[in-house]
Amino acid sequence: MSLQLLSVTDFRNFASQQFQPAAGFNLICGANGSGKTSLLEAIYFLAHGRSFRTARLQRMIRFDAELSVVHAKIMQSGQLNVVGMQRSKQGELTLRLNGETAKRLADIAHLLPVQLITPDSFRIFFGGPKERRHFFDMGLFHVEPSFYQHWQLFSKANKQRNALLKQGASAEQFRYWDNFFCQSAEAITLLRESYLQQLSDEFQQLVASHVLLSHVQLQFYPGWNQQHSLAELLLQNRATDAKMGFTQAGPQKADLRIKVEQQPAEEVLSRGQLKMLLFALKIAQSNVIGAVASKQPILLIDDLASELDADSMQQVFQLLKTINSQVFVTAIEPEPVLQFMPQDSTAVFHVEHGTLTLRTDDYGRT
Ligand SMILES: Nc1ncnc2c1ncn2[C@@H]1O[C@H](COP(=O)(O)OP(=O)(O)OP(=O)(O)O)[C@@H](O)[C@H]1O
Repeated sequence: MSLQLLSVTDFRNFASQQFQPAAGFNLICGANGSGKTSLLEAIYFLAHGRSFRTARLQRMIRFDAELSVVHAKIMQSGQLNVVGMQRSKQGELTLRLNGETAKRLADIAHLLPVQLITPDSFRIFFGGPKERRHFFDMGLFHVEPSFYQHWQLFSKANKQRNALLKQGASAEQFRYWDNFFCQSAEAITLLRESYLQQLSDEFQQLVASHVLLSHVQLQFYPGWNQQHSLAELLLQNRATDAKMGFTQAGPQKADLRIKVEQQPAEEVLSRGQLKMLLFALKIAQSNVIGAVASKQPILLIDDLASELDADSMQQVFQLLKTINSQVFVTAIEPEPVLQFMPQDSTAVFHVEHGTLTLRTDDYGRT
């Protein structure tokens, strides 16, 4: 799966830009503030209808412009799809899919799996369980079509139950929503268990020959102690849940514990080693999505070189070369990164003040 053409209008410092990325590796170079991250942000926006940098989408709209538009031609399983996403200053979001208005973000997200690695991605180690749930649920969303519906049902039940906890309700009302909550929670947990087993197997295989990463274990915590049934726990915890105003047990509390010799990885590994681990996790996830859902996610990697020495960078590219993904990498200068990139499948672009040009003096396009 790859973006064949990307067009960006009034997005951050890009006025109007079209470019044809290579199907393999794309190195986007330029000085600070030139627009490298904005280009990755535009691809991410197209895939998710939101930004990874801000919750206020109007920030993406170019100063003095009324709306931002991102368009792309996507080749997936031999079929060409044209997708578009537009955001106005008034907050209106318009989605287009093959010439028609699309209603749900999920319709476009399904077409365009994107995995992002930025300096902020370290939150997967240092942030709370929510960061890790986002990570594995993204994979699940792509490999298990029913996950999205179960998740929507569960979210409704969780919201209703939390409202009952705050306002007080009859045992009958609790019984109804607890039952709903438990059914969708069990379905989500089964899907997560099965997906995380696949992810863990793929990860172990990927890092089997790596001296350090081969000692990393991924342990799934479903969100409650499974020695008890969830229904029992909801009943037992009702008074304390009511005091806190939310439900303490359930898949909304699930986590992926990342350990090295039974210790939390973030307390044992160096920043560079954690970055290697981050790449291995994302690549393992790409491989599972590619194998199960027959669509290889696009990888967006902002500032790849930061925190990695030459040896680690080489190891990262060894991993990246094993997958069949379209990859976008940003760097200030091309040289430190380009030497590790595959010569026959890399295109180098230069950004300056929101204008992108293909550099023909570096590796050309194949
Ligand atoms: N809404 C906007 N309209 C116009 N320009 C903007 C807008 N938002 C941000 N900018 C500018 O766009 C430029 C691009 O920023 P971006 O973060 O993409 O740069 P970068 O090349 O990734 O830089 P760095 O190497 O420092 O991370 C910056 O100069 C920023 O000030």
